[in-house]
Parts: sequence; structure tokens; C-alpha cells
Amino acid sequence: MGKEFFAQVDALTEAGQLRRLSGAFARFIASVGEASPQLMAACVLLSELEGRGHSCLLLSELNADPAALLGWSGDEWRDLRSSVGNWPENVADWRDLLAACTQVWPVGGDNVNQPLVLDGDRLYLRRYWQDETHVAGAVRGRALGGVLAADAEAETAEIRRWLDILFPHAPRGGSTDWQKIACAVAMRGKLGIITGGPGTGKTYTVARLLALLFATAGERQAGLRVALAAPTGKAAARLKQSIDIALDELAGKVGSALPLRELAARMGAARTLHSLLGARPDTRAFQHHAGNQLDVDVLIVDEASMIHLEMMSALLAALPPQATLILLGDKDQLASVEAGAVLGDLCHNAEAGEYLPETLSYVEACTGQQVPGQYAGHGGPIAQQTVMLRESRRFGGPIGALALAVNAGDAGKAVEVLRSGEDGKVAWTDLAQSSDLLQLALTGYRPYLQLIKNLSENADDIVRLGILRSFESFRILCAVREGEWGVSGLNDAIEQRLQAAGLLKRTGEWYVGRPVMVTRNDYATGVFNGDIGLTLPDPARPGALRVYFSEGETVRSVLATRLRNVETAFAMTVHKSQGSEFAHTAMVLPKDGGGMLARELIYTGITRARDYFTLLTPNGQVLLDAIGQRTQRASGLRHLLDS
Ligand SMILES: Nc1ncnc2c1ncn2[C@@H]1O[C@H](COP(=O)(O)OP(=O)(O)OP(=O)(O)O)[C@@H](O)[C@H]1O
Repeated sequence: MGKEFFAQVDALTEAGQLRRLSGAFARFIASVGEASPQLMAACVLLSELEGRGHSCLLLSELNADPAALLGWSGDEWRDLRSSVGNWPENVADWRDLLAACTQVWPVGGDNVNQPLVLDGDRLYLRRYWQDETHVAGAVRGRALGGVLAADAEAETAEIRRWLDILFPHAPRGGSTDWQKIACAVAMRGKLGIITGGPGTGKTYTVARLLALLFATAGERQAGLRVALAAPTGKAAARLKQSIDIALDELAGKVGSALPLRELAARMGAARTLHSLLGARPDTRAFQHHAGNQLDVDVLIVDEASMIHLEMMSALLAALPPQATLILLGDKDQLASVEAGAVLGDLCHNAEAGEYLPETLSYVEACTGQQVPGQYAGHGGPIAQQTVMLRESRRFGGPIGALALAVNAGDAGKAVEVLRSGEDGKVAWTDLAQSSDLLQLALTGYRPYLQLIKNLSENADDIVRLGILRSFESFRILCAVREGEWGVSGLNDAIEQRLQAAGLLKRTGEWYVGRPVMVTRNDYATGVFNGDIGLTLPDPARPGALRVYFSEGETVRSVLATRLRNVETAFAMTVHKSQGSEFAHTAMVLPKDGGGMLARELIYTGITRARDYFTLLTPNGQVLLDAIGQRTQRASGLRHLLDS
């Protein structure tokens, strides 16, 4: 049974259209129950979608156009579909068919650990269903739990007193002070979500929230255990640095009323989520979990858009119920590579606010502000604990205008901003040749390579840190991995161009000046997925090479030959650039996006640029198409959060 179907699956796998895993998964499901070709087709699609970040398969997609979801051509899809034979006609028929399969647990029916779960009109791998229901339940519980009673007048008065100290100036033009509101809202429950684009003051706000938490902790003030974390090491280091600076500044303002410097000094370093939870080699399980929770009262997590479903579930399980969780992130950025778009789902009401009357009166009591009527509504408990910061302080000018236009899906406006080339801050070449790009790479990477050329044998680590910083001032970001305009092709071409210009000498895999990105966590050498380092001569051993990584104000190095999972990083994917910022960011789009490039990717690339943004593509239409397309990740989280 299903012979013809699997022959199609194998052909598509050979043609590189399907993951090998997808066919293998369907065969496994067939081996543990009946092998209806319809169920097999659903399994292949479910597995493919999981590989693309979706946490479930919506049955409505089975009836609409799964080909579009997968970026397949009509022909490929038609052949696979016809090999299935009878294709159920509507969602209800699909539901009945799947619910009758022994490998599927229809929620509410007999649960005997079936590998697939059917929850309403969504089909899941059991693991994702568990993670999604756990995340929904845990965040709802946090949003509802510990909420200040409506008559907690003493508490609200104290919060207001401190908020007036911490935010002494009303925002420009007397507009709503969302930063102040975000602090008030986070004080109300055990969950606070602060979202906003780059430079909207998320870190500025959370530093004040921390001060507020310390100030109102009473006798627990000195013992309040605060942990800072982020999905990547770089983002964690940035968070810590910004919070330290902000708290130091605040300490001067609040004076002796609050010993902020001492309290901040006790906070310790920011960690990656993996390290916070105690990742262990060769297992997905963490040292901290529901049975051995973290020892914290407040956990602040930055770059939350990068947290995937499984990690969010692990994080929530490891966090004691009485601890406060603060999530910071930009909901419009690309979601994690792995399944789930958790922050996007949690923030689906953020733009509109959807605040209940209780929230509005609480906010007024704590901040003295009336939230404009347009933000009132009937949102669920998560919406009540979420605040979107709406004004960017650092991100005005053409780069900000471009990001706004892309976010709004306005391709015409985006092109207008790009073409204006305003102040030389944005530039675009829509019929780029590879020589244009290589010339840009030469200009962008020359400064750090020159510094390396002048590096003397007895230079100290401050000099090396300077070289690392110089490298961080320019980066080429690609939308795709493969091909001439993808990461792999470009890294080769750039190496050759820099070599031809005499800026580097490539003698083998490792050479002086090679930038590398770590692609897997390596506990033995202490380097983590996404870390970026530069290869420099080993001062202690002539002829040997070390890779240097910046760590705040200092550097750390590992012998090059000890690093196994790395790739050259003159060009990197937009995905991997999340959490980083470069003075000049050049984004490269391929000749053909294959229908897979979307607005979130373009927005994320643009918002990596601090001062200058250049966009290069051999085909400008790819940009227009991408801006017109949104990434929709199938997930049941929104539904579960609101139900
Ligand atoms: N209310 C405010 N008054 C004065 N300056 C502010 C205010 N809010 C933010 N800033 C300043 O604006 C800049 C950007 O703020 P911040 O770094 O907190 O933004 P962010 O949203 O965390 O940015 P990113 O997403 O890039 O991390 C900082 O220099 C900060 O000090």
C-alpha cells in the first residue's frame, strides 16, 4: 500500500525538494499502524513544515494549497497528490480520516501515547503539541497569577512615586509614555512583554523596571536574585553592557534613595539561555527543569524573537512560579530557525493594545496617564501584560523610514527611500553584478585587514579587541545560503578578491584574517553557535593560529585547530545576524527568491544597520516580491492563548 506514493516521495527527495527525514518519518508512521496514503501525505507535509519552522499542519492548508506553503511548483505537487488517490474534500473529512488512524490522538479521545496529535483542525507531532500547550498554559498562568488586586492602593501609590522619579520627563509632544506604562504593567503580574523596533528603548525601559523592582522589594531588596539572558552570547553581552550603563546613569539620578550600583554589581553576567538552563552535551534535557528550577526572582530575556518553541517551553518549566519573567524583543523580526514564532504569537495584539478596562485603570493609577481610547479592547491575559514601544530614538532617518515601509508592506515607499540615497545612508543596486559586490567587500573589509597587517608580535589584547571591533563595523548579509548570491558562493568569491588585492594570504583552511562563525555549541572549547571570531597569529607559538572572540571589553581565544564546527563569515545569513548590529550592513538578495523570501527577513536585515545600509541584488523584483510576502508560521499558540 502507498507504493506509488513513496515512489513519488523518493523522486522528490532525490530532486532535493523533500528532506530525507520526511519520507523516513512517513514510513515510520506507516510501520506502527495502518498506512493510509492520505495519512502518509499528511505526515510528509507535517515533517516538511516542521523543517520550515511551523509547529503544526493546519488541515485547512491541506484543502487550500500546500504547494504554496512549501514553495513547490504545481507539477511537483500534482504528481504527489495524484499518487495518494482519493483526496478528502474538506477539513471535516480530513479530520474524520485522521482521527480514525491508530497513530493519531484526537485530543479528548483515548490517549495512548500516539505519535501524532489532532487538536481541532491542527495536526501535530506530539512533542510540539506538548510544548505549545505547555507554553500557552504557563504564560497564561504567569499573566494571570500574582496580579495586583484592584484595591492595592498602597502598592500602586508606591509604584507611581518611583515611576515619577525614574521617568521625570514627559515624552516629546506630550504623547503617551509607553515606556512608563511598560514598567507599570510588568509590575502587575509575573510576566511582562516589552516589544518594539530597534532603538525604541527596550533596554532603557527594562533598566528602569529593574530599579523599580529593587525599589519596591522592601526587605528583599538586597537579596533580590536577578538573572539576565539572551538566546546568543553576543546578545547576552550586549544586554548586560546596556543595562550596566543605564543603571549606572540612573544611580546618579536617584542618589542615596536606592543603592543601585551595589545592587547592579550583584547581578552577575548575562548568560545564553543554553547556559542559564544548564545545557549538557549530547542530550536535549537541561540541568534545570520543573523538578530543579532556577534560583531566581526576576529573569530578563532579550532578543526573545529568537526563542523557539521548545526552548520557551524549557525556560518556562525551569522558572519558579513566583519569579517574574520579562521578555524583550522585536515582534516583527524573523522568527527562530527552529519551529515556532513564539514572540510573534505572544505579541499578536501588541500593535492594537486591546487593553481591558481593569488594565487601563491600573495604568492610570500607576502612571497618571490615560491610554488613548484606540488601544482599549478585549484582549486576553497576555495582551494585558504586553506593551509595544512605538517611538525609535536612534533609528530615524532613511534607514528607519525604510524599515517602517518594509514592515508596512509598502514596496513603493521602500524603493523610493532606497533610490533617494538620502545622506548617503542608504544605497541600492537593483541590477548588481558580482563585481559590484566584491568591490564593496573590498572597501568594507580593508580596514580590519590593514590593522592585522600592522599587528606587531608583542601587541596586547586591547589591540586585538580593536581589530575585532573594526571587523564588526561592516558585514555582508545574505538571504540564502546556496548559489552565487548566497553565503557559500560569496564567501569563496570574497576570499579570492581580498587575496588578489594582497589583503590576505589563503594558504589552507585556516589563514590570518579569516573570520569564522561557530555553527554548533562546543562545550570543550566554550564557543557557541553564532559566535564570530577572527583568526590571528598565536603570540605564544610562531606559525600557529588562534581564533579571537570579543567578550565585552576583553577577548578570548581558542587554538584554530581545536575549532571543528565553523564556517567562513565574510558573508553570513540574515538569520544568523540576529542580535547583532553593524555600522554598515550590506544585504544581498539572490536572482530568484523562489517565493521563499518574506518581509520579516528584509526588515531584520535592514535593522542590523546602525549608520549605513546597502542593498544589492541582480534582480530588484525579488525585493518587491519579498516585501509583499509575510511569513506565516502555522501554530496553535494564538488560539490556545486566547481560548
Ligand atoms: N525615554 C528616553 N529618554 C532618553 N533617551 C532614551 C529614552 N529611551 C531610550 N533612550 C535612548 O535611546 C537609545 C536606544 O535605546 P535602547 O538601546 O534602550 O533601545 P532598544 O529598543 O533596546 O534597542 P535595540 O533593539 O537595538 O536593543 C539609547 O541611547 C537610550 O539611552
